[in-house]
Amino acid sequence: MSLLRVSHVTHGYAASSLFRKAKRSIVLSDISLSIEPGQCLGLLGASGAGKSTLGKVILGLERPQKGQILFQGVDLYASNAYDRKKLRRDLQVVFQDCYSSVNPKMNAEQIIGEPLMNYEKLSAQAQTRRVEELLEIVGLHPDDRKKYPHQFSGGQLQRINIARAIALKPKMIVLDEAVSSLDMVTQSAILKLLLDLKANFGLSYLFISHDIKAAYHISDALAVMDHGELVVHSENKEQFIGLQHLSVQKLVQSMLPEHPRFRSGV
Ligand SMILES: Nc1ncnc2c1ncn2[C@@H]1O[C@H](COP(=O)(O)OP(=O)(O)OP(=O)(O)O)[C@@H](O)[C@H]1O
Repeated sequence: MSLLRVSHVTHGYAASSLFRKAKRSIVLSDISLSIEPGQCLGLLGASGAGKSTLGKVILGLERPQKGQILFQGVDLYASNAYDRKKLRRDLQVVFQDCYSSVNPKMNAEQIIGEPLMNYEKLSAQAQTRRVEELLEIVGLHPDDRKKYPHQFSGGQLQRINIARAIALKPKMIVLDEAVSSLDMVTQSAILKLLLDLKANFGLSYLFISHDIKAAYHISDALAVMDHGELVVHSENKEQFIGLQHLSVQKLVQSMLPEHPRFRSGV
C-alpha cells in the first residue's frame, strides 16, 4: 500500500468580487500521484504552478474541492479530529523560511519540544534528553538547546526545524522549498542530512522545489507541475532526465553547464 495516495484532486481559491458571486480560479486540476514508504518524490514546476497548494492539501491545511487524500490508507478529509491528530503526527512539514517557522521568543528546546509536549507528555528530564538527542541527530550540539532563533545561522535554524519535524518519528515530511533560501554549501549540507535521515529512519519526503539540481540529488521519483496540472510523473529519476516532455527538457537544460553527466542524457 502506498504511504500517500492523492487521487483526482482539484482545487481553486475564491477570487472575491463585490459585484459578482465569488469565482474560483483552478489552481490544482485533477492531480493524482502516490508516494511509497521510504521514497522521496521531487515536485518541480515554475512559480505559481500550484506546488505549495498541493503541499497544503496533502498536509490537511487546505480542503480540496474534489478528490481524495489517503495517508496510510486513511482518508484525510473524511476522518474525524481525533484520527486527523494521529495522522498529523506521522505527516510533518518544513517550510522555506526557517525564521518565520519558529517563535523568536522560544529557545531551541521549547521549539523542538513543542510537538513532544503535544503528543508524548514526557517528564521534563526525559523531554530535555530527547531534545538533546534530536539536536545531535541534526548535527547540532546538545548545549544549543538554550539558544534562541536569532543566535543561529539560517542553516542551523533549518536544522532546528528539521529536528522539530522528526521529533515524533513521522513517516513522511513535506519539504516545501526547504533548502531554497540557503547558500550552496549549506544547501548541500542540509540535503545530506535529509538523505541520512531518510536512510536511517525510513522517511518519505515530498520535496517541493523549483530547483532541478537539488530535487534530482535528493529524490527517487520526480514530477512536474505546470499551471495546476501534473504534466510529468516519473518513478525513476534517471528515466526522468531522458523524457522528451518540453518541461523536462527545459529543466535538464538549466543544469547542463554545471552537470556534464546530464549532457549525454539529452
Ligand atoms: N491563499 C491563496 N489565495 C488565493 N490564491 C492563492 C493562495 N495561495 C496561492 N494562490 C494562487 O495559487 C496559485 C498557485 O500558487 P502556489 O503557491 O501553490 O504555487 P507554487 O508552485 O508553490 O509557486 P511558488 O514556487 O512561487 O511558491 C498562484 O497563482 C497563487 O497566486
